[in-house]
Amino acid sequence: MDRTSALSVERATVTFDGVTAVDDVTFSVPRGVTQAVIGPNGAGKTTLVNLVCGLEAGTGVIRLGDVAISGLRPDRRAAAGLARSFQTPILCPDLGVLDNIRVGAPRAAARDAARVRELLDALGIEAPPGAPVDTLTHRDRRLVEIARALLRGPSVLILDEPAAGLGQAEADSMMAAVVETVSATGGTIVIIEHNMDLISTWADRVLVLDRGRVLAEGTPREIRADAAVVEAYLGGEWS
Ligand SMILES: Nc1ncnc2c1ncn2[C@@H]1O[C@H](COP(=O)(O)OP(=O)(O)OP(=O)(O)O)[C@@H](O)[C@H]1O
Repeated sequence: MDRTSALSVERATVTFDGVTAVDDVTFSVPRGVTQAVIGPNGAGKTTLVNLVCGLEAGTGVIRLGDVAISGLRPDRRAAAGLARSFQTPILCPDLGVLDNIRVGAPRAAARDAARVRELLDALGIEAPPGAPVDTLTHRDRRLVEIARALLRGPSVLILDEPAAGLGQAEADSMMAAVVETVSATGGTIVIIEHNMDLISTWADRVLVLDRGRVLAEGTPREIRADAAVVEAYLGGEWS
């Protein structure tokens, strides 16, 4: 076991009715890095993340730091330090910004008004704290979901396509705020993302999946130069 890993996945496999969506995937994410997971549609990215979070059944060993979490329920994995955002932000429509950030957090965190304010500021959420979430911009909705995840003080934050629906400048400023906020606590980010510019700018490492398998792993520069990756997926996008 690699003691410097924030997250490690060993021989993960998920099968749906004969379709192997995640096929014997092994990788580890060093502490403090931003790790991207990329791959064509249907490559298995979301299924892999769901397996890590306990939302999908499968085989393999998943560790958060030194702790094996693969046998735990999703809420126990969250308590162990895993947090995530979803492709479409999931917010409580009847609650305002502050209460959406606090909802579901352990009591001590939910009561930590100073930390909540700090997250609002650090992430650059523009809406007033009491604003109903149905009045929020798409960017603020995403950031409220991320703030909720960060209030738990996770060791690993998983972001599922956080830039979807945002322009490049908005996506960049969102990532700058998230990376800075997570770095300040020594946390680690795993980001599923299609936006190559965003990955080149913000990811330290990239894992490439294709048809459920690991096709390549490396820095954005190494991935860009990998012939198998270019052929399978990237085409002209990195050139
Ligand atoms: N609940 C399910 N039941 C059956 N098949 C599924 C289910 N979820 C995913 N799959 C299949 O598993 C494979 C991987 O899907 P997954 O959504 O994980 O890929 P992805 O890389 O996240 O794709 P995208 O970029 O389109 O979000 C696909 O073939 C998909 O059709």
